[in-house]
Amino acid sequence: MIRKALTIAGSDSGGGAGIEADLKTYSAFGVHGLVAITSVTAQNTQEVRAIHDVDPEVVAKQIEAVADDIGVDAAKTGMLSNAEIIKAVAKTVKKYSFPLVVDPVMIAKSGAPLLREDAMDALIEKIIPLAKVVTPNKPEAEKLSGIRIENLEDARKAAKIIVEELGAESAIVKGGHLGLSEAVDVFYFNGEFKEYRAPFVDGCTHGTGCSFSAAIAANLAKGKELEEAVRIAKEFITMGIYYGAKIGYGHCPVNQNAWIEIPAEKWRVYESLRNAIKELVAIENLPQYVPEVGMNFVYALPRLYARSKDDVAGVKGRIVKFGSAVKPVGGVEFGASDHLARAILTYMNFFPETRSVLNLKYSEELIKKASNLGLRVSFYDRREEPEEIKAQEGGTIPWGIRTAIERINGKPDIIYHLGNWGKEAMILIFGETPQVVLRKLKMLIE
Ligand SMILES: Cc1ncc(COP(=O)(O)OP(=O)(O)O)c(N)n1
Ligand SMILES: Cc1nc(C(=O)O)sc1CCOP(=O)(O)O
Repeated sequence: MIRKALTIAGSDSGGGAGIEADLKTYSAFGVHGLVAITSVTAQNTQEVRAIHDVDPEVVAKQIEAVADDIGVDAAKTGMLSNAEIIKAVAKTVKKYSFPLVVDPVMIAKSGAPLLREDAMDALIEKIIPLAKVVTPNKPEAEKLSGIRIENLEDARKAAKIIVEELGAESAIVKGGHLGLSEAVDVFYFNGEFKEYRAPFVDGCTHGTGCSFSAAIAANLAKGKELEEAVRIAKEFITMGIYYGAKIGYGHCPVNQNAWIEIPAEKWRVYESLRNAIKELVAIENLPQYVPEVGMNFVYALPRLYARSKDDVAGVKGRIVKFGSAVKPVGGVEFGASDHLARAILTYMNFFPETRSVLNLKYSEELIKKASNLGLRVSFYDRREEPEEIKAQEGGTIPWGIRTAIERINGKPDIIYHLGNWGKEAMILIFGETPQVVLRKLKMLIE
């Protein structure tokens, strides 16, 4: 049965925060999202240009309409904007028994106020006591608790005040603004403190508060215990910040899709490469083209998710000559390639759609044939590698690929190098997918 989660929040026309972030988060967790829009903002990654509040009665009607028919397993509040909307929301949600996550939205990351000054008392009196959990960041927790927060001890005090004095069931004070090397969130629940830690990632932060609270609501809707819902939400938001796409000129938005897209893409890449390798090893005359160091065949995740060699699938132990045949030594794994992973990651900086590459033993004859077939060929010469690149661990291949691409000022199908002392000469064949690489290989050697 599909679970339903409601968001009572404002709309962000930039799609980074508010209702839009909440719905994307609900989708990422496989929960059906319901909405009660409180306010329409004309907003982008840099500024809020206009705010138009919805009639409080219409906000209440939206909540009732979905709760009475579809049902709500959990809900969250975001931007509530003014005291009348706050009162209408409080009065309406009290009629139902769903758990409520309260993100006490006050100011947008761009600095614009999203809660009127005179609505703070209403938020504290009417909404906070209804919360299963309140999720303030540092400035919001300071406003709610009335204390300054400089460190984790202050965050603990603020969380305790929000629960014991303001009446929420629990509170999680987020540590993203505390300037620590880790993002530490302090959670106070059932008279006990707990900390949720994640490495502080430099990434896209617009909509973090919205997406984090929506992730908690989605997981509560799915029947998770509160502490588990918070743990999952922390993992989700860390991933969303790290894999955010740099859109707009201001604070770029969290990528909620990373949560589902990365596992799905990993599976597609794995399957596609495994099938291509079966086809590769069945090519009859392949053994003569396998280099002494062995061959590898790799496929990277889409550009947004391809950051390191762990995001590139390849053959563990490479593909080697075995009697008169060719065999993969191990299975397809992410992180299994070093040289080709560095080659494809560099190539993708220029041509993000080209995500696969394979290496072959060098022969002058193959290079001539490639050119005759109309494949674009370029090369690099390891003897020309600058000293400062040589000094960098793993710098040669990225330098070589860059040099080869810049040499022809275009997109090479093939890049070769003639080797150097202790380094075998090599041909690399590039393509959008392993199937495209295989097609080029077959043109060349069959
Ligand atoms: C409509 C709307 N709601 C909420 C916000 C706040 O989002 P943001 O500025 O990204 O701050 P955090 O939610 O990340 O703390 C908004 N900008 N617009
Ligand atoms: C050892 C080696 N050197 C290459 C080059 O292009 O110079 S390709 C290659 C084989 C593949 O290595 P991996 O499994 O680390 O990707």
